[in-house]
Amino acid sequence: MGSTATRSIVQKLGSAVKEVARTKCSSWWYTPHMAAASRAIAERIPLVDFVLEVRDARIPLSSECSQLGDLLSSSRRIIVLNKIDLAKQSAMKEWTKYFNQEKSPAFGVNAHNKENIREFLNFLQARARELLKTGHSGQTITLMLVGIPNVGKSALANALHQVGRISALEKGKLKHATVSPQPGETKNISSLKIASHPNIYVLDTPGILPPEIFGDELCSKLALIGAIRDCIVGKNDLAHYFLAVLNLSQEYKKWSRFSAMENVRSSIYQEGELSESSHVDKRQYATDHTQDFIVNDVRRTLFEAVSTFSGDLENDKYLEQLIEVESRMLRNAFRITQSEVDGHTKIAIKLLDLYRTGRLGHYALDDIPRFS
Ligand SMILES: Nc1nc2c(ncn2[C@@H]2O[C@H](COP(=O)(O)OP(=O)(O)OP(=O)(O)O)[C@@H](O)[C@H]2O)c(=O)[nH]1
Repeated sequence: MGSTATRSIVQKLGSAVKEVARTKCSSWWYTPHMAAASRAIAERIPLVDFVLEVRDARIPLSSECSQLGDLLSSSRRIIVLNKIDLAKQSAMKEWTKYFNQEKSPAFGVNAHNKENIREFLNFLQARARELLKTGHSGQTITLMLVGIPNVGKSALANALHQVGRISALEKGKLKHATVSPQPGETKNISSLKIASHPNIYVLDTPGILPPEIFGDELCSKLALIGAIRDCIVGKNDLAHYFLAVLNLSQEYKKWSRFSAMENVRSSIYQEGELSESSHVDKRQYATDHTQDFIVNDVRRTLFEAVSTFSGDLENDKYLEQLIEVESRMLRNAFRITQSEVDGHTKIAIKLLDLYRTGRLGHYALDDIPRFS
């Protein structure tokens, strides 16, 4: 991601962002509460043993908790790339390698996967034991989860607490952190025990962002992963941004099996024989139990729109044309009639929901910096 064509879509989004900002509020997300939370977190960082900086695995660089700056650049920081189930799997190894080379240990995790959380807990316990061996003064290790909103800090705190090796009594006594798809739901710093021998506690903290976010593309990515509210960018512009990402990727090619057009083509050219690629498709979707006809219609529509489009997608004009075509075609796929009020916004909401739940593929939204 990052071609000139996408950047041009983003520049348009940029004017929308500035318009909203001018007419409503300069930085919607930076409430007095967030300012206070940022100060409280900064004050506690020197007091904890490890800082777990949670980032979204779909945007490992853009979801950096930038305003904690130097406070995080120490050996006590571990980068947690959460939501790996929604990220492009093939890129995850490269990202961990990249952060390790940058001397920032990184761990990819899915907060909803118990096995993953167990591995993560083992990793944390090993780090805690190492620290105790090297002359830590007490017998209790404290970890603090920090990060921008909606990256899954509370979900991780709860999951670590649930799989943690602590007594049933301790589990019963402790409260759970609030998990929500809306950013900014965690209001206070709370503590959960996640292990005994040694005792390890994890502090869940409210998501924080800097008062100003520079760069329209960054705003779009943060909105796409739900760290800032959609209305800051605008739902329609955000959906267009997502379509630009999709059109410039190869993900849509996986949906050829939903297309009757493609089925006819294969039966003509392959005279009824299953090709190598059909075998691959079948294997790939064997675990996809989506029974949702609408989702499959959306995939088919997008596959047909992109694969029949003849313009050069590196050219802004053609990319925009394709997005226009897709937006019109998606109305049918989402069963939204012409007479429905605010049809475009309804399409945008549904499309963004499918992307965010991983049903429209996995995309690398950040590029891995190349080593020289
Ligand atoms: N698919 C997926 N969803 C996740 C994962 N972790 C968290 N979520 C979802 O992401 C949303 C945000 O999770 P939270 O734990 O509330 O995020 P947070 O960072 O505490 O959010 P703030 O309170 O805004 O700081 C919720 O809908 C979670 O269910 C994950 O690993 N995979």
